[in-house]
Amino acid sequence: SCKICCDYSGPSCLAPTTVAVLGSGDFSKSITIRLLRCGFKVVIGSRRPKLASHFFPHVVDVSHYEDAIKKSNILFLAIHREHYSVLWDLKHLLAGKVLVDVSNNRRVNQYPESNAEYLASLLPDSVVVKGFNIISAWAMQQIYPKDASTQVFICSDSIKARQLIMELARQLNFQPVDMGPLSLSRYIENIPVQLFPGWKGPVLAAVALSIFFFGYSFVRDIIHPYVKHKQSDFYKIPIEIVNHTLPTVAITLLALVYLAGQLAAAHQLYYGTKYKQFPHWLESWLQSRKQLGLISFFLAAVHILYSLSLPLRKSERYLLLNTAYQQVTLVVVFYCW
Ligand SMILES: NC(=O)C1=CN([C@@H]2O[C@H](COP(=O)(O)OP(=O)(O)OC[C@H]3O[C@@H](n4cnc5c(N)ncnc54)[C@H](OP(=O)(O)O)[C@@H]3O)[C@@H](O)[C@H]2O)C=CC1
Ligand SMILES: [Cu+2]
Repeated sequence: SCKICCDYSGPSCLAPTTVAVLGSGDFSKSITIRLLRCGFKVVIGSRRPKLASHFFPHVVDVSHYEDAIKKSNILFLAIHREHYSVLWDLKHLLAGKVLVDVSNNRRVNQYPESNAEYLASLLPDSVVVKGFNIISAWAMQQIYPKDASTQVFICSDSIKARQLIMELARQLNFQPVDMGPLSLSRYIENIPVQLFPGWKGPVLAAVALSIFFFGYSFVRDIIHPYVKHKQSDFYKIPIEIVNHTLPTVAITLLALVYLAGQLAAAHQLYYGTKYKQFPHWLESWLQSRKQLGLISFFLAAVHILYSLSLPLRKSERYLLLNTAYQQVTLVVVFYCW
């Protein structure tokens, strides 16, 4: 049972509860709409309740922070970390309440400690729960959100509060994911700021392979004929050498995609079990197969474009004509003999 909101247990436990939201910005508006739709009563806390009340439906009670805090035991903090200090003055009112920290940062590891842990240190008598930060204000307003945007990661040092907020999330049609203690909030806060997670390794691999194969073609097709026959083929660099490099890198990356699976199979055969963990490097290699495959596909596509545009080049047309001409003369010479 959850003693925090009411005295009985069961799925309808939270139903008639009042939830307070501190702050009146975008996130506040969105979660208010979601809460109202799911049958909750909402109180908003604002520095200027008169002004803010225009932006909320009439059924919403918009008041000062102090009043909003008094009316509910579950509080969403829809304010930025930089302004958490305003809560310091309300410390006595917030004692024993469940505070849901939904904040995000602009960069990965922007502050030494996570926002939620900072909040917990600021208000040691309150129960801090991290969650809902990866849901955008826009997604919050959708009645039937797409699957990917329904997961909410929740963590807190209080198991009771964690379960309470997970139940609340379920009633708001989200899928709560229990992440354990508050120390994991750092990980949860980093999720929305990570642009293209998992691309660093594959991109580095592609760049390294490109440099290697470009260098190889350069030495083989440009430097070598120049040194040996004093033949200057430098015009080949922008198109032909690049067009040798592209497919070679593409097919090597594709090979890397399959090689990881083979190594994993060999590992399992060697140890005779699939329950032994792969070494760390193999684990991350296996996880980056999708990215490696996509880069490979991209390079192969560029290679096709290059190859198609190759005949447009003057030098290429000259070579083609020359070969045709040589074949004709060869044939003539052959028959005349
Ligand atoms: N917008 C989004 O899509 C998402 C936002 N979040 C998080 O939700 C939180 C709120 O974001 P969002 O609603 O977009 O932000 P906004 O800037 O729209 O709103 C912030 C609110 O904070 C309140 N506030 C309290 N103290 C201050 C102060 N000193 N200076 C300025 N404002 C203050 C204000 O409410 P008032 O004037 O009524 O006091 C203001 O409306 C952030 O931590 C953000 O990371 C998380 C996920 C998604
Ligand atoms: Cu090719």
